[in-house]
Amino acid sequence: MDGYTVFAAALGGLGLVLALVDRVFPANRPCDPREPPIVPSRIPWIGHIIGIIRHGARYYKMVCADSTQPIVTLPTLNSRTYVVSSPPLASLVQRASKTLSFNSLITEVTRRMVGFDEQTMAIVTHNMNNEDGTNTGLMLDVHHAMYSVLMENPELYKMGQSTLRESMKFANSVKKEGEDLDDLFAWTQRGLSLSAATAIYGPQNIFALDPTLYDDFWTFEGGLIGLLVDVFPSIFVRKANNARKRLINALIKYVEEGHYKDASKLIQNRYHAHIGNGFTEEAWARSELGMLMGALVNASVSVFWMVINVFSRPKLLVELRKELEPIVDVDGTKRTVNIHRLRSSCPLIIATFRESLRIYADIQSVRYVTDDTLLADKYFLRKDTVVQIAGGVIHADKGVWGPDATSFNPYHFIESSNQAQISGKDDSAKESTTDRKSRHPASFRAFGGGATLCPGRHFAQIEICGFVAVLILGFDVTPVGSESIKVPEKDDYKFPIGVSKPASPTKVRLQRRKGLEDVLWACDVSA
Ligand code: HEM
Repeated sequence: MDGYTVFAAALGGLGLVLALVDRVFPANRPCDPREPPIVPSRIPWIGHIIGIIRHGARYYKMVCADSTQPIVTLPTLNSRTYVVSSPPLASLVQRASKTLSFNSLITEVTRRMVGFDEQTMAIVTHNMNNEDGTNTGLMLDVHHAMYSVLMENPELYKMGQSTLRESMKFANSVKKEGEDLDDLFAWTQRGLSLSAATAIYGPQNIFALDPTLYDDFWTFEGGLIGLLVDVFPSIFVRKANNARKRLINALIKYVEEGHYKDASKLIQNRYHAHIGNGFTEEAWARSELGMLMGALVNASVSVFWMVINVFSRPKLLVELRKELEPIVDVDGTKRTVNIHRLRSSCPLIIATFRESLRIYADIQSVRYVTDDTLLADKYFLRKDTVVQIAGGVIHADKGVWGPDATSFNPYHFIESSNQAQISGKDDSAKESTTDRKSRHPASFRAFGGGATLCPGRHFAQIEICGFVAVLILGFDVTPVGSESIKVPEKDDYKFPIGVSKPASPTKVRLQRRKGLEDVLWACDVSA
């Protein structure tokens, strides 16, 4: 699987986008009786497409709510999309990667997103599903190049150290007298995404060379669906289209001037894998726009949800401080959080990280059916259709997570034996939860699963938990203009393309904790 298309991996509703535009699906054929039960739409052919445009990520919950089936069929135009809402079946979809292909969809999405020419597309699609059995080709090479850095190893820790060094500069720059923030989301998003950009792309990354590209990046991301639909983008999604042009030009300049030589091993590996397979430097520069999206967007949105959910729950905050204090080394005014100890001996912060993703990452895993497939010896999936695992539906399933499935409760991710040791559960955690041990491993969908399970998950955990740990230990976040911090609604009325953003801004006061005003915060990721 190709890493440069990573962002699009999280594109929920992708099948519906492609059906909406001009993907050439075969003419309609009669239903096979073994196909999953059909959920009819009020408006034939386009009803489900209208539904997803109108209701966004919520639409999948709406269509699955009335069904007791683990998989259903949504007829769309002249094709259909199958929607899976049960963990055991999700796991079977992941395993059937020979005929349920991620690459077949993603290559088309990437072409639209970054504007690859025909020659580049020929390299991308060559042996993309390992058709000739030789395990060669761009997709596989890039996959290996990325996984070798992003799995648990010294290169990952080096990159983690570098991103936390940057985000610590950001945290340490908070004024001693405190700061009023108009929007906590904008603050955390900037802190995390620019830190990761420097860690991954080096000190001469495009945002460092031209800070105006930061706004371009989010304008482009916000208009992505319109760009993928690709109907007169210069008219209908003008701002996003112009932002994309500026980003691509900057990436081309970044490559031409050789700044990638000062980047992380991840980017060095990607360079060699692409150029080695015949990419021009310009084509590689374009592909990095997809990588930037994958590496920055979901992580820098998720961090906000973790911060706001912790600071709006006083008891949870106290428990987390108690858990984290023993892993801080004090040296004069310098305090250093040990990230390896955080990961190995602080279950509550790791559980809070995962719970933030469970609640806010309504991510769809999307696969193209390259050949007729019988799932679980029962459900027939027709060639040239799309199957999606509805992450948001599974994450909200009471049968999987317990009666408080839709509430934020980190104890969903803590073994019941550990729960006894961690006292002071928040009110939100009082209801019983299902036993974690008996939960199906495919129930947590935020990082996808199977062959394309997100390789950036360890990096994301390090950069997010490290940054949030320092905020918890060293800062107070208090409400401005209200008595308590309100967690905003997630904006899941939008087309689901990753972790949901907040629907409204959150004004807060950010202040160093009493007695810790002069502390210089750091994180240590060395093994
Ligand atoms: C909270 C943050 C993140 C979330 C929620 C997330 C989520 C995902 C999801 C859902 C997929 C697709 C899985 C599938 O469809 O089967 C994916 C793939 C991928 N992610 Fe992440 N991701 C995050 C952070 C990152 C970061 C920080 C990086 C890189 C540094 C990264 C690199 C990748 C890559 C390379 C793939 C493609 C895998 C492949 O092609 O085999 N991700 N991610």
